[in-house]
Amino acid sequence: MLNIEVLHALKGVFISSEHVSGEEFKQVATSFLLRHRNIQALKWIPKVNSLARPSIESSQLKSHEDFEFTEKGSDESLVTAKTRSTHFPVVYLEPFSGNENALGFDFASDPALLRVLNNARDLGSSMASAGIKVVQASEQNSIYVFLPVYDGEPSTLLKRQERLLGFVAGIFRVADMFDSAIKRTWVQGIYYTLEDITNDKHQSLYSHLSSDVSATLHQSNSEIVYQRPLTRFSGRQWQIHAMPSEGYIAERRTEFPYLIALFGILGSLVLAIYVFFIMRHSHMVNMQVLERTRDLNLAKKKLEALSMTDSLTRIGNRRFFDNAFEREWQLAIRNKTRLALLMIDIDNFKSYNDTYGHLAGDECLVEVAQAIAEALHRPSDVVARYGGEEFVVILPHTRDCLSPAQRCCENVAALNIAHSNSTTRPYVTVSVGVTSIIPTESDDMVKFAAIADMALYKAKENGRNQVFVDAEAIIPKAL
Ligand SMILES: Nc1nc2c(ncn2[C@@H]2O[C@H](COP(=O)(O)OP(=O)(O)OP(=O)(O)O)[C@@H](O)[C@H]2O)c(=O)[nH]1
Repeated sequence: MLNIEVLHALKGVFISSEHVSGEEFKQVATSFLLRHRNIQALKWIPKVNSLARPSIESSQLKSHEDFEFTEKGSDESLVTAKTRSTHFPVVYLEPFSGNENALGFDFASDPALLRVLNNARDLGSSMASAGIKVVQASEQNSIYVFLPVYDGEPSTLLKRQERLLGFVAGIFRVADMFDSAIKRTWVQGIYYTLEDITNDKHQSLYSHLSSDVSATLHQSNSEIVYQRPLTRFSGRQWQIHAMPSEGYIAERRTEFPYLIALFGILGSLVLAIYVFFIMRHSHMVNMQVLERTRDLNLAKKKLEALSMTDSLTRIGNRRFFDNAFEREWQLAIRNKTRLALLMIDIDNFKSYNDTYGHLAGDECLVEVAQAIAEALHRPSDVVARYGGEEFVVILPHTRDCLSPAQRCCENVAALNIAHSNSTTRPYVTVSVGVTSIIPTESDDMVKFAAIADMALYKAKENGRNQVFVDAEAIIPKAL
C-alpha cells in the first residue's frame, strides 16, 4: 500500500501542473525512489493519439537520441511500434540507467497490459498486472501498477475514457515487497509462497524455495499447509501459502503423545488383566461359598436329625417327641381332630438288666423300639424314646387308639426275647397306657401327657403286659 501511495503522490505532480517536464519528473521520482527502495522503477505513460505520435517522438529525440515508440517483435526483441489509434508509450522513466530499453515501449502493443490499463482508466483506480519478468529484473517476478491521470475529475466511465491523460506507473519487485511485508513476522523454518489467483489462474509470484522443493513440501506436508487469500490489491487477488520445513517439524516433534498412548494401552491392558483375575477370583470365591453353604446346610440338617434321634435305638428322642407333640397338639386344636398318646414301658426291665447284663438290655431296647415302630401303620404316627425303657407314641387324627396299642404289645411279645425273671411271661413284654382327646385352647398338653402316664401306671398296677385305656379316651361307638 505504501508503494501505491507513491504513485498517488506522483499523480499529484501531473494534476497540479499543466506540463511536467522530464527534468521535473526525474527530480520527484528520484526522491521517491530513494525512500522506497523496493520500487524498481517509476514511469509516466501518456495517452498518445496516432496523430500526436510524431510530435511526441520528435520532442523526445531532443533528450534521448533514437527515441521511438517500440513494441516486442516476434523474437522478443524491441522493434518500432506499429501505428495504432492510441499509444501508451513510456515517455519518462526513472531510474533511467539500466532501464534504457523500456523508454518508448508502447503498452498498447501488449494486449494483456492494455487490458489492465483500460481497466484502470475505466475504474479510475490503480490496477496491477500479473507477475511479469521485466527485462531489468533477471529471474524475479515484478508487477506493474498503473494509476490513471485525468484532465479534471471525471465521474462517469465515458468522461474517464475521454479525459484520460495517461498513467503513472510503478514496477515493484514482488520479492522485495513480500520480504519487507513479512520481515517482522518471519519465522525460521517456515517457507512462504505467494500466488496470484486472479481469474482462477494460479501464478506463482514468489517463493522462498525453488519450485521442485516447494512441490515436494507441498505433497509431504499438505495437511499442515497454511493457505489464505490476502486482501485484494489493485484488482489482483493474491494468496499466501506457508509450509513448515522438515527441520521445523522435527524440532517440535515430541515422543510424549506416543509415550502417553503406549502407557495408556499398557495400563489398560494391565487393568483389564487385573479385573479379569479379580472377577475370576470372585467367581471362584462365590462358587466356594455356595459349595460351603450347601455343605453347611447338609451338615446342619444332619446335626438337626442327629439331635432329634436317639443314639441307641435310632428312633426319635425326647426332644423329637417334645417338638412333634407340640406341633400335633396345635394341629389337632386347629383342625378339631382327635389326638391319641401311648406311653409304653418294658415290664421288669431292671431285673432283665440284672439277669442278662446291661449290653443285652441295650439290644433288647433296640429290638423293642423297632417292634413298636412296626406296629404303627400311618406315616403321620410318631414314635420316640421317652426315656430309659419307656417309649411314647403320638397318633394324630385317630379314633381307634386301642388297636395300635395292642399291636405294640403283640409285636414286642412276638420278639420272644427270653426274660426268665419276668413276673408276666418268660419273655419280654410291655405295658401300655393310652389316652386321647380332641384338644381345645383351654386344654393343657402337659396334663394330657400326665393322664397317659397315669394310664400306664394303671396297666402296671393291673398286672403288666396289657393296655390300659383312660376313661376319657374310650369313645362310644355312636361317636
Ligand atoms: N440296658 C439298659 N437299661 C436301661 C436303660 N435305661 C433304663 N434302663 C433300666 O431300666 C430299668 C427300669 O427299672 P424300673 O423303673 O424299676 O422298672 P422295671 O424294672 O421295668 O419294672 P416295671 O417297670 O415296674 O415293670 C432300670 O434298671 C434302668 O437301669 C438303657 O438304656 N439300657
